[in-house]
Amino acid sequence: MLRITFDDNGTSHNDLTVQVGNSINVGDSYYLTLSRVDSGQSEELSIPQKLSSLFDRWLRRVDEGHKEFYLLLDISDESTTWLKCSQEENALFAIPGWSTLEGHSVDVIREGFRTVPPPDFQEFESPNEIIGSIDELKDDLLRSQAQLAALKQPEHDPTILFEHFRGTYSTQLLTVAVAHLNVFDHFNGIRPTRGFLQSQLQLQDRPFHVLLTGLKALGLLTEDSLGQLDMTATAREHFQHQDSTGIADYIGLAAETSEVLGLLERMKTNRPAGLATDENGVAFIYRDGIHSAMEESELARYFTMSLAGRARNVAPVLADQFRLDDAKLLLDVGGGSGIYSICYLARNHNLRAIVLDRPEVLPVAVECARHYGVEDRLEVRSADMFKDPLPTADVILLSNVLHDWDVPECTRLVNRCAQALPADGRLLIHDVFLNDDLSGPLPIALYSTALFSMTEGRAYSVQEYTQWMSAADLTVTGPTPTLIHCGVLCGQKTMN
Ligand SMILES: C[S@@+](CC[C@H](N)C(=O)[O-])C[C@H]1O[C@@H](n2cnc3c(N)ncnc32)[C@H](O)[C@@H]1O
Repeated sequence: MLRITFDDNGTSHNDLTVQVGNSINVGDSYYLTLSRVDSGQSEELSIPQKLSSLFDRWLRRVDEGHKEFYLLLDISDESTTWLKCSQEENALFAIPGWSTLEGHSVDVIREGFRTVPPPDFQEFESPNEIIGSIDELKDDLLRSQAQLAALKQPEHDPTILFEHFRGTYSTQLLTVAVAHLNVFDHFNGIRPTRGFLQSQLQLQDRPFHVLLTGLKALGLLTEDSLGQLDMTATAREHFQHQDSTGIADYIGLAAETSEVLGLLERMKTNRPAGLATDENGVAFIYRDGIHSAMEESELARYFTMSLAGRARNVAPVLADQFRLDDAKLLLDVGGGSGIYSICYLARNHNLRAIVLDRPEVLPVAVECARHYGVEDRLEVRSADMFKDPLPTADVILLSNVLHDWDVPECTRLVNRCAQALPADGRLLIHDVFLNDDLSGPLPIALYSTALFSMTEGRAYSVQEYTQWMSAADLTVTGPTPTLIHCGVLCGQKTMN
């Protein structure tokens, strides 16, 4: 086994680990920054990009059928270190050694693979380690490359794509409010309180919350500090006292679409999609008493993979913006594909992680861990996060988990996590946040409608999360923004 990993510890020292079979060497990426550069472009490359280009070249050349070849591992001014790889029978062996070839004269990427020994090559006094075969070497290099890729943030911010996708909920929400619930009829000559409007609409707390937040974010309702609601001038002009000049009829064109009728049904029942007898169960959530799609292996894989693309973009930003350099064990509750843990593991080589999720979800996390070459530090744990004991860890991550649940489950889970933390341990809530006055922002209000439709949750504000965390004796800091409207709140367990 050959594994080369880069630990972005903020210096160029002790940040490259080369593991060959059982022998592990820690070195400096300094050699890559020193590298003589022939192509103008490589000057612009970061260390992970340079390493990745080096692996690309190795991957192309190891297939050329050489009985013996040398991979450049390290350079200093007056010498270079190489890994000699030789095929004997069907096995590939590797042993490091050094050469008098001067480091400053080598272009690491172009000349880091040799088929003839570098000048005066001398093997180190270490055992010949078995790598396995060329195919295993390639697999190892691909995994080392994937681990580097886990550190990479997207070059182009994908937030707008998520906003377009979630934009459909503005049509649904507006049409339900105007064409079905006739929300604005309840403002005839009065400014109702939120309690009064809720009772008039006969909605439970969660759907009413989502509707009200959505209408405020759409610029149609306002709420004063005493909780009295009013229509905005736009809403008053176009939706009150309907006559032929109103636009309610226009909006009514969408009233009978399946999406609008679906949202209306969910608003009235306060139950998510997926629960009808001919449906597959609810996506993303499992608790006693509900039919969950996450208990079926194909559906669990499908839904878990559907979130992996978002995680792939956001997780490197989270790992960068909220570093866990001193942490030893990360517990990723409802971790799904495990990509958040994997990005932390790729960045911090002293860290181990446990991904806790439902049994049918965990094979995806196992595959991802192997793909990114971190399977030796990532454990999976099958559990019900509401009932089973949570392992103790110095950091617990709830990424995009609480927004799937209603308030009682959220407080229960926050309390359970807080109890599982040691003194000084940290609970990270990585999620989207509504404004504290629950008036938007619009993209989050629409996402909240989506969450409401698909799960038992909605979006929450920083104030709501802070209240739950403080009640669980956690001292809250943040949020630190990440990507796609997400941010991370940190709750540190205070010592008693
Ligand atoms: C929205 S996904 C978030 C996945 C991942 N953390 C992310 O940010 O991409 C919620 C995860 O919680 C898991 N989950 C739901 N209910 C659970 C339960 N009772 N116990 C353990 N995991 C659960 C789901 O299987 C799913 O993987």
